[in-house]
Amino acid sequence: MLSPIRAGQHMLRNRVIMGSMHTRLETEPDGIAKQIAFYAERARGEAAILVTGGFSPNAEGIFDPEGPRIDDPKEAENLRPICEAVQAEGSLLCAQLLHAGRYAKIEGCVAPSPIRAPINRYVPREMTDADIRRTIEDFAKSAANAQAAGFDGVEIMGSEGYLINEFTVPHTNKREDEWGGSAENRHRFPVEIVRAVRERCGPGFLVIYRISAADLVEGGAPADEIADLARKIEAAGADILNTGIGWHEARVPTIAYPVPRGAWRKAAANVKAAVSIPVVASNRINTPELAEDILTSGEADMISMARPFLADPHFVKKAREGHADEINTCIACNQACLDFIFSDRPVGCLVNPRAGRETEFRDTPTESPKTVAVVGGGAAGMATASEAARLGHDVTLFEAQDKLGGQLNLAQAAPGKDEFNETLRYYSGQLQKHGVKLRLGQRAGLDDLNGFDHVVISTGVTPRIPDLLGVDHPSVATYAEILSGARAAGETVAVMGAGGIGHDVAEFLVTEPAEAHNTDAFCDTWGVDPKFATSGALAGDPLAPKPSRRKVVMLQRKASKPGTGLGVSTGWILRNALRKHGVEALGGVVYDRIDDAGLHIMVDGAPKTIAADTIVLCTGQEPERALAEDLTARGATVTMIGGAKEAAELDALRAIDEGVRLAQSL
Ligand SMILES: Cc1cc2nc3c(=O)[nH]c(=O)nc-3n(C[C@H](O)[C@H](O)[C@H](O)COP(=O)(O)OP(=O)(O)OC[C@H]3O[C@@H](n4cnc5c(N)ncnc54)[C@H](O)[C@@H]3O)c2cc1C
Ligand SMILES: Cc1cc2nc3c(=O)[nH]c(=O)nc-3n(C[C@H](O)[C@H](O)[C@H](O)COP(=O)(O)O)c2cc1C
Ligand code: SF4
Repeated sequence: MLSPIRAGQHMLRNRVIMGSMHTRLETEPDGIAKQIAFYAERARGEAAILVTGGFSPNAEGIFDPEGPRIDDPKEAENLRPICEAVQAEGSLLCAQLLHAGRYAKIEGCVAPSPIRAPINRYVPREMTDADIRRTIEDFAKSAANAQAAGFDGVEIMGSEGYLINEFTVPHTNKREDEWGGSAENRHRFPVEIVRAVRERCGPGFLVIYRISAADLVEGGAPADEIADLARKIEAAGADILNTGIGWHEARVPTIAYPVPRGAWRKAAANVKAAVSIPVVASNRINTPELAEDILTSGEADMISMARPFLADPHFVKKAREGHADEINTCIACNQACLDFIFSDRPVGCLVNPRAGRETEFRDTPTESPKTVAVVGGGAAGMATASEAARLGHDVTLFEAQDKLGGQLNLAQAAPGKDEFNETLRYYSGQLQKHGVKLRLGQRAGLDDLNGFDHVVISTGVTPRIPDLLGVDHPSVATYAEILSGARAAGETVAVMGAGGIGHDVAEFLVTEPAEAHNTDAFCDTWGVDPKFATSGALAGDPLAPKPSRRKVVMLQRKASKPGTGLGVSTGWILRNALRKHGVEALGGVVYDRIDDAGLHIMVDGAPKTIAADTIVLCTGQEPERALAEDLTARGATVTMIGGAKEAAELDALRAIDEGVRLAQSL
């Protein structure tokens, strides 16, 4: 990973690319300053090449009405300070050219054929021959604009179901002219783009092409066509072939935590076998060990990591300096990166609140060191204590349990969410590194907190027990009891509550533990060909039913469809996974009582009994504030964060963000 590699006329300092991510920072006040801070921090972290988020090469190709473009030389010139900041830190910066095609959320979007994307309400207009030739020219002009503004190269986005990818496969290309039909014709558009960019920008300008290594849609390309396209792209003048996985409309998860690490490495290997220019493996590669393993196995020449550079901009530098254990690992939750982008907010990161907000945080040590007590070693407390100690405060962290993590220890039991163990590893290391005095197994009382300049209450939450007749029946367990293994569930389970925790518990109950880590099991579950050879790399229906370990019914009082409040980029995966495993989800439920016969409810005015042998309470959480109230009664000033401050809408994203920001303000 750390060895140099030649790409075109460039000798790269290592084999790591920061993958393209649309940050939305360009829509923020002081957008350029924020982008400079964002990219320069990642260049200091020593990735060889940083790729920007996608810029459209023309007006029809913008992803949404606010989407960035680079077809105007003046707009491109505004980006010069970003190039200079990155280059000053020793990395190369490439602008991604992305034409959104039929995914563009705009009236007047275009595509090879007028077929609406299932994820877009706009029907695309079929491109004329003149449109196609002009668009090729638009790519070349935009690349030239990027070159003139100081970029080291471009990445031409040919995957994920955007315009170029729409041309390459019969799924979306029904044309009968020279741009459709045979593979030769379907490949003409990308090949002409690469040729035009190379001709316009000359040999020294890096040209990366992002090829779709597995479309994951019916009518997608088989491996031999992908290899054929790869060879043509190489011949047309590309220096590097990056890989992209799965169209946005695919019903197979491609990057979220249910996808095993390194799941797509063999798709990259198929491309590598076809060409001699460097090939990049991408998606769900989040540790140096895995990156090394892919490189040494010969499956790829380089590694792209996108979200791992949000989680830790200094990923490569830490690995180079022998501190890989200090890397803050991306846990593939998508909560603050993709989900923020989808809700029109600038990109962020759950495990690293600074990501995309670099200008809001400081690294300078405090000028007035304080003694700080942090009570509770969950996500909020760990984040506060480590950041406060890093800034020079004298910090003591009390945790009642004999281990750190609080609710994260429960979250990590959910399938795929054991990635949270990386967060626990990271924070445990930071607490030690910055000299936090750790009081594990010590429930802090009033007397323990005398003499501190500042007391932070991060005592978190406990499961809420609903006021329901029979709630003390032996069949009833809390989510904490089930996930911690303190109680085992029976064969038939009713899950009360269909929020995030209810869904996690239901999946925990129906899924074989191996599924989250085994690529073959993952491929089997989601209908993917493990050799990535078939058309679209599909071997079956991604939504086909799967055997379940148990019969599970999930219930909620709200009349809405269960699961609608889950994250945009992960909720559909969880809902489909449960459906595949036969989990029944009921909304609009009125709970009546629990007894030996099971859980008695009313649905649509009719009584119903669920004969469950286990009833799991996922009915919310209560803030743990007893200590805070005692301290306040004594006249002490306390600051509450995380679940202790507010149990509603609690997640680790808020807990960590509040913790780090509080520490910065001490
Ligand atoms: C199954 C499950 C899945 C989840 N999935 C996600 C997810 O995907 N994404 C996400 O963002 N969030 C998720 N969460 C929520 C997330 O884990 C919590 O929101 C977050 O960890 C709360 O952190 P906290 O520090 O505020 O509280 P807690 O985690 O509750 O920590 C509080 C700590 O304080 C300690 N404590 C209490 N009183 C004292 C005292 N007097 N002295 C010393 N110690 C004390 C407790 O022992 C505990 O360790 C999930 C939660 C669960 C249960
Ligand atoms: C917030 C966000 C924005 C993204 N924007 C782009 C983009 O503009 N162009 C692109 O090719 N890929 C984009 N991607 C996909 C990434 O390049 C990458 O393929 C994906 O995150 C999986 O790789 P990772 O596991 O290393 O993060 C984006 C990903 C995220 C999380
Ligand atoms: S928000 Fe989650 S998925 Fe996104 S970069 Fe951070 S840890 Fe990774």
